[in-house]
Amino acid sequence: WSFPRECVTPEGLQSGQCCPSPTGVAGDECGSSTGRGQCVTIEADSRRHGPQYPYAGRDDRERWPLRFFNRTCRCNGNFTGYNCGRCRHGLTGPNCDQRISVVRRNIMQMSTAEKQAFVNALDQAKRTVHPDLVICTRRYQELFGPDGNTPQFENITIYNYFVWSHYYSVSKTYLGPGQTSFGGVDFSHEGPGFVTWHRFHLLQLERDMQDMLGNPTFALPYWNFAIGGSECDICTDDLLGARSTFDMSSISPNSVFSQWRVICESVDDYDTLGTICNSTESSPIRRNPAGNVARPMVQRLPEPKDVLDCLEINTFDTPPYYSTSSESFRNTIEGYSAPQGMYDPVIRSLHNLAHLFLNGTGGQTHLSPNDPIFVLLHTFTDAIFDEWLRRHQPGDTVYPDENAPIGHNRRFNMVPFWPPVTNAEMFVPAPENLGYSYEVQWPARTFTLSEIISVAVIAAVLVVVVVGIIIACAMRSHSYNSAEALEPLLAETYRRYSEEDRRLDKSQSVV
Ligand SMILES: O=C(O)c1cc2cc(O)c(O)cc2[nH]1
Repeated sequence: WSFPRECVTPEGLQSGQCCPSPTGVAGDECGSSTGRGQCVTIEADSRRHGPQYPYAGRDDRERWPLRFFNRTCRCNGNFTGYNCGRCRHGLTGPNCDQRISVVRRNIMQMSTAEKQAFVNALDQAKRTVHPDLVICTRRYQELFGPDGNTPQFENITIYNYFVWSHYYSVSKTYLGPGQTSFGGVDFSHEGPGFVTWHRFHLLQLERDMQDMLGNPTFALPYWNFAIGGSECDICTDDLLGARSTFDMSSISPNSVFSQWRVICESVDDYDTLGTICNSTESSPIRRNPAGNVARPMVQRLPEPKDVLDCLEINTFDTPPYYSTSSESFRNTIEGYSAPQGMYDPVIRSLHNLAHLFLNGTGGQTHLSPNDPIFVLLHTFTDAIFDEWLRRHQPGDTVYPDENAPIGHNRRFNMVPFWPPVTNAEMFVPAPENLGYSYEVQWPARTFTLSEIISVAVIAAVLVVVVVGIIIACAMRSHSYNSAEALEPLLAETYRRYSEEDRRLDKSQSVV
């Protein structure tokens, strides 16, 4: 877990309060003297969660973040941050009242200079210590260190914090020495919180990078991974790194990302010793797009039509709000269902398929953000989520209040973010509420050959029917007109014959 540096002193931790001042002035906690915010009691979700996690009190992440702190800053109006010292996303200026535009664009459509600037910014984030947050490297039980008075915290860089927070949210529950850690828990996947958790995760990286660059309009780009085929189009040296010619699973030495080293690799140690990933870097990134020969199904990227199909699913999520949900938009975009919504345990689609396609660091949940493709893969996933919100305009009640897996209920504070933020706060259209938008062209529906043939046959039948009706009408109208034209003649003939008949009748009666 990660908290502001100011709060992790022995006294701060013992008080349970983390309400720093943005000015550093004593008595100005949360900037209360200037109306920025105030220190309040934290509300944590206590509604029932799903049956997947059968324990209570065994995991520091339950009822986040109450194991560590019970008071935090609540910011007013346009202010935000752990001490209310920042502006909400999309706003800037001393009073946070100037609108700015944060537009996330397709990385393939950026200029050479823009691509280079983005790669440089990521590399800077990998090397820049996070200005505010520190990570804890021990569970709460061992938090105060061997002497009982040395909180076990470390500095971490901005990008590694992004990796670490994902690892912490997916890590297993440690049950004690000699016991197998419990893996049926995931605070950011396999539940409705998948879309909201990853949305905040990106937003935090984007804000940290904006601050690092001194540019409040900096926007993370996206990778449209729904292009089908088996080619990773962003795996080039001007973008996320080409394949090395020396090793199929490595990044080319011409890319700066070949120099990156991953964190959180010692997952067996964490699970058996009850330790937590720290900021120590180890191996290079591994990546072998489309190279998983054992699983041909993950050798191709999702198709454009898969995005269209999943956007048409009406229901946000369906019981049991898990990776087994059917006809659920969330489970479909996450990739445990067919793109049309049907749950099938062997299928991997959309987001999951894009991860598995990378076949390496980016395909393993505890490590995946170490590969910077993660950022671009998730901005596109978030763009689809935002488009679904725009098209379906779901009400407040659509996101489940209870019975979702632990961490995924509507009012749960997402683990391990600080200050606390609920899933509900991220379940809103981004442009109006979160200060960013996507520049994206959604694919238009195209038809398969069999659909084209069916439509052509139906159209031909319709044409024949319509032409037949027209001909029949024309013939009927023609014969009707002919009869009308003959009518005066017929009438005259009838009149003459009738008079003749009457005369004959008369003469016969005289005889
Ligand atoms: O096996 C999957 O479906 C799978 C792998 C993987 C990796 C990752 O980082 C994710 O965030 C999800 C995911 N799903």
